[in-house]
Amino acid sequence: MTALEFTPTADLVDQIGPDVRSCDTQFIQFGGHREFAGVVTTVRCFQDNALLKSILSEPNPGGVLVIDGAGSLHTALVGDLIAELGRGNGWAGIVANGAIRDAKPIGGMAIGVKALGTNPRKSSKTGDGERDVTVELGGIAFHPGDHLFSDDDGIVVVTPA
Ligand SMILES: O=C([O-])CC(=O)C(=O)O
Repeated sequence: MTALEFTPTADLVDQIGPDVRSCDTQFIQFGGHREFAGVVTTVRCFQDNALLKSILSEPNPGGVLVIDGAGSLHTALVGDLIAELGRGNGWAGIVANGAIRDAKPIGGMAIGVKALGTNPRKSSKTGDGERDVTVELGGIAFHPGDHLFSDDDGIVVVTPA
């Protein structure tokens, strides 16, 4: 898969108009890449990160993993090892509706990482969760295969024609 070309989210809003899918959640930028775009893979998990780790272990050049962690800030879903695993497998970004840890090294990595916050507490590793499901965050749906654009202004999602 060739990487999706980044377009600023404000430009997408101007092009698409009032029906644009712009995420209201105020994610924090943690990754070294503050601008990224890619094809969405989804996972839903709660305070458990074995499933998302296995997904980021798969090569997926230009992919973006959207993690619905139900907004929990109790445990970190992603740390520097998992973020580096994703970067090494070509993923363009990770968006976590939950917490991360190892924020400092992640800030130096060539990957986009957005999350709600941080907690050094580890997640469990049972593998519980679901992948390739539609997740709803910040008032919009994220479907597997959608195109996601992320920058300092927000996140815009487009379903390709
Ligand atoms: O293993 C974990 O739970 C997360 C972590 O610390 C890492 O990715 O470095």
